[in-house]
Amino acid sequence: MIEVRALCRCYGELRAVDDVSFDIGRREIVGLLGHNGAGKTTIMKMLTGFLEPSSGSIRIGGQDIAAHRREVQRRIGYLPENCPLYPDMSVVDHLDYQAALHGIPVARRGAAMRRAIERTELGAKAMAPVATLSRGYRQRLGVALAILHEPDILILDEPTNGLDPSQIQHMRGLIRELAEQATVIISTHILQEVEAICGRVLIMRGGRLALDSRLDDIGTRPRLLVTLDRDLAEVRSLFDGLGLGAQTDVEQLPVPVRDQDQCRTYAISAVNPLAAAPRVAEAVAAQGWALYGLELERQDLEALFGAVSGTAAGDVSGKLMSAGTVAKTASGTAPGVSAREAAAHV
Ligand SMILES: Nc1ncnc2c1ncn2[C@@H]1O[C@H](COP(=O)(O)OP(=O)(O)OP(=O)(O)O)[C@@H](O)[C@H]1O
Repeated sequence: MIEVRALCRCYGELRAVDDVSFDIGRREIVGLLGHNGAGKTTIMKMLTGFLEPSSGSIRIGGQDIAAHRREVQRRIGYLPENCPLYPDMSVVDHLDYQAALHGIPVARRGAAMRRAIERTELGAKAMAPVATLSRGYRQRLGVALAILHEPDILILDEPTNGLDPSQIQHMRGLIRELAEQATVIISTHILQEVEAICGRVLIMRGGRLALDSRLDDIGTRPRLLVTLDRDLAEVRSLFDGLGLGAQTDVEQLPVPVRDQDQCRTYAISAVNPLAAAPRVAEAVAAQGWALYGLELERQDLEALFGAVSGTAAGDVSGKLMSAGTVAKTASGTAPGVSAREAAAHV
């Protein structure tokens, strides 16, 4: 449905988007994550045809956006960041104006506007001037404008920004509902939002796509983290004799344990890491070693984001996630590379 290849956008010397490639299928809900300035909005503007790439290509439904901008734009609904609105217009006038811009025939406009108002629960404010709307209602109007022409691709830049908790719930429900008929790309800083709505996450870092992973793949294969003041060879020889399963592997994490320089954390991949925990504890005690830590690896989007986006440089567990796929680049793909390895490279 959406094919992005080697996409770049420069502002002077700055490569705001640098060699980004990904595919998005029909009806996917994809979260675009990254720190401020990571390049999310720039990607969204290029996907919607509002900004020209410096190089690379975007195909939507098989059509190259550079050659078929108008046709492609008709298929896209876009909620821009800080959704710009005309303050003097009423909600219905704004919708009517947008319907005209989309070329919706006059005979169909009333029904299209009613449907958009209904879906965004804007009825109570339909006649109100935009200038009098609260932040939440302005955001709803932004979404109503984006869905008015029933696009099959929705691109929403921070759709819940500034909403209160009940408005956030409503917006998330609406996005899920919209995704039944449309492919949805959401840019957000809220990790829970991605976990609540999206099936897949793209994490940007410094203009590059650092990770492309299905949410289902995050949280698989947790490892047991053991913190000891022993070296890798000693730890390996102890655990090799424990019979934790043929797939057992011991890896030393690269980050020293804070304030305990003599300690190292080892990640043990076992078939059943939870069941292995008491046996590991017993074996360590039987050796007379001190056990400084024993826990399952943290396995959530927050940890993955920290590792990939570089927010948690000292976070041991965050550096060692075990799911996901390194993003494609123009120079090729890295199939099957784990997020753990991705984290080591970004
Ligand atoms: N018109 C512009 N001229 C110059 N630099 C720009 C322009 N627009 C964006 N940038 C720069 O490009 C980089 C990417 O910006 P972008 O807005 O895409 O990031 P973002 O991930 O959406 O950030 P945020 O989360 O803060 O919205 C930033 O360094 C930004 O300062």
